[in-house]
Amino acid sequence: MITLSGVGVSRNGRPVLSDIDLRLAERRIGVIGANGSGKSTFARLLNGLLLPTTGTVAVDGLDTAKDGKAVRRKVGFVFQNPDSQIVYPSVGEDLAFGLKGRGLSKPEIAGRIAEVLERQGLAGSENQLIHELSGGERQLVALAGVMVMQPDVLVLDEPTTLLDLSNTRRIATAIEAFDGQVLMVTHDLSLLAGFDRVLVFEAGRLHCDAPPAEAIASYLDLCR
Ligand SMILES: Nc1ncnc2c1ncn2[C@@H]1O[C@H](COP(=O)(O)OP(=O)(O)OP(=O)(O)O)[C@@H](O)[C@H]1O
Repeated sequence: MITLSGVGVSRNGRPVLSDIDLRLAERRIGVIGANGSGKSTFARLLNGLLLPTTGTVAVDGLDTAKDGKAVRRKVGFVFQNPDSQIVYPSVGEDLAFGLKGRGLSKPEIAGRIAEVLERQGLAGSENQLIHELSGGERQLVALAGVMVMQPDVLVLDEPTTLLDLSNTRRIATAIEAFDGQVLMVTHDLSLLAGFDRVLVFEAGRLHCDAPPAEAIASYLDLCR
């Protein structure tokens, strides 16, 4: 359960998110809204990448401002641009990076990596060099790098923006297969089919909080 209480965020003295009070417990939650409406700011609050200017954000009772490390163990974050989070030259090295700090043995690390890669249609690609992968494959590796850490919650900020239809489908399938909670910022409304709840942001405020069909209708109304 993620709880936001009286949350506001100011940047350079200007409010970019205001008056957010939410309890987020559903398995699949979408976040939509116009450019600059505050979606990425909201997403970054959820794992403590960004701290609120006012109010509190808590994940299973852990305050992101006080227990940032514990929160980031629970909440994995996937950036829009995979190059923001891939650090090592090969797929296997990159996926092993976070696991090495968890005290796992080498065989355990190799096992977990193989399992995640297989699930994402990248079986056996441990030695593949990242710079030889397509943008879509890099995005899948970035997602695998977060999933291999087995977070309880996956926050994704426009994970398919750079991708063609086929890679978008691969990402959507990988996300569907994830057991935990998913919060996804997206401009691709088709990805929200089957979601439990969708939040619509408008000018830094929560404009609508409803099931997908109602939320999308309210967003389309805003765009008229
Ligand atoms: N680092 C920053 N410093 C100052 N202002 C920022 C910063 N990051 C975001 N903002 C401002 O906060 C507002 C909300 O930005 P945010 O990135 O959350 O919007 P968004 O809904 O994710 O937009 P998009 O759909 O274009 O990604 C914008 O007006 C933006 O200019």
